[in-house]
Amino acid sequence: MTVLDDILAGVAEDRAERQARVSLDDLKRQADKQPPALDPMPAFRSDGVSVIAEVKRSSPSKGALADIKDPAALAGDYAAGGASAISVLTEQRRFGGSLDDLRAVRADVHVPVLRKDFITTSYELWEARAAGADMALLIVAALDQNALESLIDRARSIGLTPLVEVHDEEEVRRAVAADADLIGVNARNLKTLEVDRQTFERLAPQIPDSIVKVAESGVRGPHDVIEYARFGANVVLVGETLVKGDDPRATVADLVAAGLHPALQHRWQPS
Ligand SMILES: O=P(O)(O)OC[C@@H](O)[C@@H](O)c1c[nH]c2ccccc12
Repeated sequence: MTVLDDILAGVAEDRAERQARVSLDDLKRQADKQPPALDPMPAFRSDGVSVIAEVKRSSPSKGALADIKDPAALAGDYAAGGASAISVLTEQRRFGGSLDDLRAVRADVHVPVLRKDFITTSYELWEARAAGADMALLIVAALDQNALESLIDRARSIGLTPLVEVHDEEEVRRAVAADADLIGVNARNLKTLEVDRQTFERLAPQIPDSIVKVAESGVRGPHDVIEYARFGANVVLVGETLVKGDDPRATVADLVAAGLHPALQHRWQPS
């Protein structure tokens, strides 16, 4: 059993509990009351490297990362530093997150918000939209091809932008076949939890030019943003470095500035 299998088993139990409390119809009613979802793609396609800054309390590989008392205030600092979107971990058991964190962040920031979880059902997409999310993560390794394709369609039909996560060649092929237009390459293999920053460099050339590329995990500072950008990243997704630093706003600003570095000026942008 891989770490991913183990996480998915816990996520399914927690979901069953919520499903017993909140019906799909209730979620749909809540989602209907939300303002329309924000579209992150224009910012992701603009010049420079966009930063998705993550609210992350703990992780299976590192344990507790930060005691985040006020996730909305942290997200506000990220946005003030120039983050194009905020990722909120909502998985409870391993990452210490919740939909309450997402709702709190949504209420306070005006940039797109990503629900970062191990989504395998349309119920969870409705939950995301009902909580005010604009984007949802879909992890290829957690889904068979039919489920991946139908969740991408469902996400779009309810206004969510799906970020499709891959970590090897076969998953890139599946994401492209499923018509993803926003692909995240996770440097951390969710089956082993090992980080390999070269994963992005290896996989990026296999992703068609029209697709927006997100480099996920392992960004320690501006240097890594420049490295990822050189290999074609349009967006970086950063968690640990931001929650552990003491000035999240300045740290985000430094990463955003690195993404506008003159050496990256002639980089191709997806159309
Ligand atoms: O903390 P890091 O190394 O900056 O990584 C952030 C993000 O990429 C990571 O949290 C992540 C990427 N994909 C995921 C899927 C599920 C949970 C977490 C993740």
